[in-house]
Amino acid sequence: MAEPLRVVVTGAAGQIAYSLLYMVAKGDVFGPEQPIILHLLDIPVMMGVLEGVVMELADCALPFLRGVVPTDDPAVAFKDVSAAFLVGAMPRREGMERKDLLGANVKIFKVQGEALDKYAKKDVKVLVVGNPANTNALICSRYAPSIPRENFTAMTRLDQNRAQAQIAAKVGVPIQQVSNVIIWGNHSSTQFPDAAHASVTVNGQTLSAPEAVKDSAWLDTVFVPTVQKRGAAVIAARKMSSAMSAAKAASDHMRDWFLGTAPGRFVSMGVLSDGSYGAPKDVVFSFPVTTKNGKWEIVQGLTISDSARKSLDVTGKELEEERKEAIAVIEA
Ligand SMILES: NC(=O)c1ccc[n+]([C@@H]2O[C@H](COP(=O)([O-])OP(=O)(O)OC[C@H]3O[C@@H](n4cnc5c(N)ncnc54)[C@H](O)[C@@H]3O)[C@@H](O)[C@H]2O)c1
Ligand SMILES: O=C(O)C[C@H](O)C(=O)O
Repeated sequence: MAEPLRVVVTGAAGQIAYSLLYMVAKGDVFGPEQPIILHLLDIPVMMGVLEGVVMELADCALPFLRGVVPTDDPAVAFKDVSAAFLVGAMPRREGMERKDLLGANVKIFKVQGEALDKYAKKDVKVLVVGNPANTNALICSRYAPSIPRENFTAMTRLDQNRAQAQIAAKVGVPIQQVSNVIIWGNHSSTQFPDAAHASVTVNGQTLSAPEAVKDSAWLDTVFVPTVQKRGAAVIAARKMSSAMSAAKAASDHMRDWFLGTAPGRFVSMGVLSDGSYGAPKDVVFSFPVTTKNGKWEIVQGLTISDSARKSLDVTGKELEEERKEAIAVIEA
């Protein structure tokens, strides 16, 4: 029997965590037979709500959930954790861009970087979900110098899942028949959802996504903006930001990082940029990656068209601006 894995979820009393905790506790992320001890962090005023979440986790009667540690103390929450879902942060409301949250949220990720540095395992894998996710992940990594910087990632898997779903619906195939759609750059409306390297299996035959879709105007004028603005569309409809789909994406991201990507498949993750594909260095940029033995690697050698180049530059520039703003907020 494997040793229990300690996993922290921050914002544990919030709406994403409400779906995510069940997925993690029932084995969707680390494997169905991996015992888990969940550390649940939220702020002091939410401790009553968190008590209810703890009761519900017990009432789920999950065989591999071996312990639950609810707390408002980062020292307890981050102690000896091997995986960290950093969800706790303010969500945007209608009419806001995600970067409008920088002022409110970035300081949380400085404090949590420091706590990870002090208390977590040195090989902890960190997924930042709280927005603006890419820049929060960058700041978090900067305040955890004893943990390798490649262990800090930001979530663009929700955008990838949205993109895959749009293409599957357009072609009329089940979702698993669409692979290798890429999200480049920032988890913001400047992101570039790219179907050029994606494949779709139709009636047993694997085609490139543009061949399967057979409508390049749809790809440029419907697919790209729909994915870029999907978060805002959900907020407009629900009056709250996406939660069930965000939790599923967080679970997909961490599972693929821990357990590896399937042969021939890649996924999108916000990772520390090494300048691949002309992206700016030292920002957390979403790239296509493969994962193996708990490590990600950027997929190299993909052709970038002139129009894709322009899109990559726009989203890279936004990340450089966010980095500047985040540093100013922290140093103020
Ligand atoms: N990257 C993505 O794809 C993606 C998708 C959806 C939502 N998000 C973001 O995730 C974040 C959480 O969304 P939600 O809908 O769960 O929000 P929510 O308001 O329902 O829950 C957030 C929780 O975080 C807690 N919190 C606040 N500060 C904290 C701190 N310092 N430490 C621990 N907990 C803290 C709050 O008390 C609350 O319980 C938001 O920033 C949202 O924009 C990102
Ligand atoms: O759009 C938001 O603010 C929430 C989240 O980042 C999303 O993409 O749904």
